[in-house]
Amino acid sequence: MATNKIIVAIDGFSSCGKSTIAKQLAVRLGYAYIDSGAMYRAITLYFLRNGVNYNNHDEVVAALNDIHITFVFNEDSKTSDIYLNDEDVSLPIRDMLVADKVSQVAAIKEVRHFAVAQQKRLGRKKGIVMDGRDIGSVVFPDAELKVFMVADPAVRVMRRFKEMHATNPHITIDEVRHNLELRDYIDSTREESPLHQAKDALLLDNSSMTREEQLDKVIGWVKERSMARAQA
Ligand SMILES: Nc1ncnc2c1ncn2[C@@H]1O[C@H](COP(=O)(O)OP(=O)(O)O)[C@@H](O)[C@H]1O
Ligand SMILES: Nc1ccn([C@@H]2O[C@H](COP(=O)(O)OP(=O)(O)O)[C@@H](O)[C@H]2O)c(=O)n1
Repeated sequence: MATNKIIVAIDGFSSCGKSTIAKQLAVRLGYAYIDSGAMYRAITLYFLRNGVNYNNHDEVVAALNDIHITFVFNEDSKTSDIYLNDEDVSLPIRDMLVADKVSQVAAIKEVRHFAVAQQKRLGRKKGIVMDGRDIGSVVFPDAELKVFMVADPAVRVMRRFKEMHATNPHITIDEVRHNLELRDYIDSTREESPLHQAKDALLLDNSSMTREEQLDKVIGWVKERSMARAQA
């Protein structure tokens, strides 16, 4: 049966609001939402807990063989929890210990191949919103809608600080700023699928937009692309 469902790929720098929009969109459209960054965070958590030396190729490959990641829809939060080998790790993956190492782990070729293969499988039936760094460029190069998000760095730092401070009152603005700067740098300069705006991605700067305004903007784009698909 023909479907008007599309794939929405949202990429951009850390803490712009990618996941926020992606979750809102998925609820509004009745689509699945996949947070690809959560997968890299879960892999990093496994490496940290098990003392995996991620500079050692054989250790990385062996560890990936022992990692099983699943997303389970949570009726209360209306979004998916992420499970690492049957443990819900949605909270521990947000820890600064993970944030400090995730970009180094995500730069490893074998790690990316492992995660991208699963991400591609999840998008087979369309009707999916996925956010990350390489979704429009590598995971779904044929996505009907690609959004590339940016926001003023100082705005991003304060957004992430506010979020992390709610669960960790000891966190400092400097710590958050340093982590964002470092990850943005590693993510956009790595050899394997670096973060960049795909040539057919629409740019969204939400520095001074509310959550409602940014959602309205993207919903407008989704309508255009879904209509174009229905007419094709
Ligand atoms: N338009 C906005 N205005 C203010 N805060 C926002 C806005 N969009 C998202 N946020 C907040 O900014 C933080 C980072 O958003 P998030 O969606 O996690 O970003 P990303 O997925 O790009 O890292 C979250 O705490 C989120 O609630
Ligand atoms: N598609 C993706 C998604 C995330 N990542 C990596 O995973 C890290 C964490 O992603 P995230 O989306 O949870 O990060 P935030 O933007 O939410 O802070 C990023 O800094 C990247 O290093 C990636 O390489 N490719």
